[in-house]
Amino acid sequence: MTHKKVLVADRIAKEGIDVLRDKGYDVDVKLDLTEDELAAQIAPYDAIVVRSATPVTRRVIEAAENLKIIGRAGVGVDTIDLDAATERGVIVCNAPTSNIMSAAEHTMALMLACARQLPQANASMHEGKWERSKFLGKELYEKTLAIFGLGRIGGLVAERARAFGMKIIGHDPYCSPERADQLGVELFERVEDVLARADFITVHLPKTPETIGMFGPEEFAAMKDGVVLINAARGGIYNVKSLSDFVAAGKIFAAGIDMFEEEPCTGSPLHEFDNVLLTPHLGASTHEAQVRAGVQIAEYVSSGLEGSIVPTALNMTLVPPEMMDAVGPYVPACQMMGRILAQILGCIPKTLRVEAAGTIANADASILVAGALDGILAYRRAGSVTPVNVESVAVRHGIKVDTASIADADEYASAVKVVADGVEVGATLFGSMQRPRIMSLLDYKIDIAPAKQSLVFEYVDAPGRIGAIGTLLGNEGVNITTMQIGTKPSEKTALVYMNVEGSVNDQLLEKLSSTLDFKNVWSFSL
Ligand SMILES: NC(=O)c1ccc[n+]([C@@H]2O[C@H](COP(=O)([O-])OP(=O)(O)OC[C@H]3O[C@@H](n4cnc5c(N)ncnc54)[C@H](O)[C@@H]3O)[C@@H](O)[C@H]2O)c1
Ligand SMILES: O=C(O)CC[C@@H](O)C(=O)O
Repeated sequence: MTHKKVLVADRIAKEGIDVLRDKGYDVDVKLDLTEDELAAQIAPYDAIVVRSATPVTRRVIEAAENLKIIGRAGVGVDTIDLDAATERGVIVCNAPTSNIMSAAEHTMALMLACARQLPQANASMHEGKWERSKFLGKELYEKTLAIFGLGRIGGLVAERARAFGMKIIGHDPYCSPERADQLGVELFERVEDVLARADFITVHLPKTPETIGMFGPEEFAAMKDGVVLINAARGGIYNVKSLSDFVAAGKIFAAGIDMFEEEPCTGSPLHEFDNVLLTPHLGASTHEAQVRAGVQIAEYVSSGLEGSIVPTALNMTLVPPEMMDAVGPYVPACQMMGRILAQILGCIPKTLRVEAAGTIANADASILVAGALDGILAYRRAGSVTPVNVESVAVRHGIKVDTASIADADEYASAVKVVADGVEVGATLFGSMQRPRIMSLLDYKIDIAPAKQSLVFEYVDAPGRIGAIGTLLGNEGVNITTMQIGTKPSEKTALVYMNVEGSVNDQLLEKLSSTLDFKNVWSFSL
């Protein structure tokens, strides 16, 4: 049995790697790869796990032949090309709550260290000095703290700052007044209204075109003299050139910066100032956060690889777990039906209809459509389809997709029918292992478990046909292992579905067609 392969491309906690190995994956840890090296090595991997050091670029994603999921052991996914992943049907997920407490605590550490000039005082002591009067600090108590971005980390910072007796104001166009009330934050719509009031400013924003450079010369000019600025979110939210100009001009008491536009960052204008406290992207660097991030991302990556829900997937809609339990097992059946249809049609269909019946009638059909389309395209070697890219793949191939819910699944509890360019195949699931069973083909009612290799004959019904087929196959060394016959009495036609063992080649099919005058003969390998 081949094991799924996971590449861990950044340092994650050993506990996370143990989870992946315990689940039976082949895990390779390869650190500090360049983009060229990663693109050259990614092909065999089913999953990749990264932190912020290793970008997963379009080039890397396009070089990945088996990739199903990209796991980010942390929050920010700005180093992953989400569009490229979505086009390829690759799930991108993160561990969004794993390190938020550490990031919030690091923010508080930076605020306190800036306010009391701890790094400068520490450096002075290490030089053997005793400069008590030089390091006059500020209290946090009764100061106004402005928080830009009142999401997970911004919210935790608000709660902690309240304990220091700070008054908290904020700006976040997406934060509801109820959440702001709950956090004890006075919300302002206009950035300038916040800037004019704040003694301390901290940003907890994602990296977006709006937020990069959000604070430039005008914004720094609008701040109070002696302000303290913190950035433990993403590099470049404070424009670095303006920040250093305003620090040099003495407007800013201190700044605590954990994030940089280019990382690693070993030289920037900010390095010149003693009152700019720099940390090398340490917000998430605690033992607790790293264990949480590693273990959570290992669990999510494994869910994605096993076809289950990935609760933190960023580029696919979430399906509720109970729905996934009901429809998930139908995905292999839909892939199997897709492969059958591709072999009957011999081309990519123009129309595809998926009908979910019985207990799964109201399920999210996108998973089923993705399975059917994946089966059709896999046989034609045209790329893999998942719920992430099902819509774009259908559009790219010009396939008109339609779905239907049918309340009654006939004599089955549930069933799925797939119809491509008018050719129909239906399946249900059987037994405790929920194995697919074909229950109709070309509207003939049958009931057979599909096997690796099958022959299907459609003919005008007449006695002796099955015997003749059996004799011919026997003469060619082909053994029939199971067989089902379906009839359409009104059309006087029949269809026989045989699972076979032995060599079925074009010559044999030619011989079968010419000798026995069938309407249709197909050979499927599944
Ligand atoms: N320093 C670290 O090591 C570290 C660790 C974890 C997270 N982070 C970073 O911290 C940041 C915040 O993370 P989070 O988990 O709190 O994210 P989040 O998504 O929970 O919160 C972000 C908030 O920003 C708000 N927002 C978006 N655009 C805005 C805009 N233009 N103006 C004002 N508000 C805006 C959103 O509404 C949201 O409430 C992210 O950039 C994340 O990558 C850094
Ligand atoms: O240490 C890390 O992995 C980065 C943490 C942080 O930037 C994040 O976005 O989660």
